[in-house]
Amino acid sequence: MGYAQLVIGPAGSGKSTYCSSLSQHCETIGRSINIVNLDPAAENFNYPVAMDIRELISLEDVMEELGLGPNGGLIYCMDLKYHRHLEENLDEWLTEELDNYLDDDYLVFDCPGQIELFSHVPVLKNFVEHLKRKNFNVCVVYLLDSQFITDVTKFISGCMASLSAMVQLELPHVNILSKMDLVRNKRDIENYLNPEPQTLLAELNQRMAPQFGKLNKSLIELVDQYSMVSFSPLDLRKESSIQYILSQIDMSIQFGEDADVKVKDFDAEDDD
Ligand SMILES: Nc1nc2c(ncn2[C@@H]2O[C@H](COP(=O)(O)OP(=O)(O)OP(=O)(O)O)[C@@H](O)[C@H]2O)c(=O)[nH]1
Ligand SMILES: [Mg+2]
Repeated sequence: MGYAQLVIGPAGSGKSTYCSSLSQHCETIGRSINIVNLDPAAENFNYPVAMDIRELISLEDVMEELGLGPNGGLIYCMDLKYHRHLEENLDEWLTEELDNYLDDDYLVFDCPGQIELFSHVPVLKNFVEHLKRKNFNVCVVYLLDSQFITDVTKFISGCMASLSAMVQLELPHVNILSKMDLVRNKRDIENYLNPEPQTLLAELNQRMAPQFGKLNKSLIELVDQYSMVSFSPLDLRKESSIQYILSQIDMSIQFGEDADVKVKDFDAEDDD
């Protein structure tokens, strides 16, 4: 059994930074973790890259050869069905690469930020199916920038994007509010971490014209019914915050429940 986090969220929400902080944290505590770059547009990394989708396809090539813009180009790169003309496709690449990993290995996938990938294009869904076939326990780590929740309308839009990922990917789901170091008024944020539906509705109604009342009520009910829409704050300056988030994620993929946490072999010669 392998373990995997699929790190998704809107563009710029801090996915790659989270991956690099997680990598450092695990290095510090001597835990083995492998970060995979799934972003064909990525340029540089602050973490050691275990697997890199750019070995298969690069956004630059696609944009140049097909005359696509950056977003359309990216969706093209990720969409398996377009890869018939390539010698290898994403599935094959993944199969080959995953063969390098053994039972109990822990992978973290740093995904691109185009929300199409988890709202309606089935790319990530297929990708997850593939990981499951390879016997990986997978969960979604959905990052939302704390700056989103300075405003109830932005918060609802962030929740909707998270919900569409839940509906499409059908995986255990951990919602994270990133960039907590940028939050000035902590009290504002607390209202959004475990939102009280009635409070949200009142705020939303206040912000919007009266004719949206019914829609607002339905939206809030939807968010409330999926009680999964609650966010855990992540402050990358604090080791304890990273540790807490990691423990929540581990729980959702049952990591460490039946196996000892895999510790890096620092000095293999020393064992008796
Ligand atoms: N202050 C602060 N800035 C952050 C934090 N995390 C990320 N950033 C900044 O936010 C910007 C985007 O961060 P990335 O990690 O590249 O975000 P991403 O989600 O990987 O972006 P895409 O891959 O383009 O979708 C960068 O300028 C980061 O330095 C954080 O915890 N605090
Ligand atoms: Mg990134």
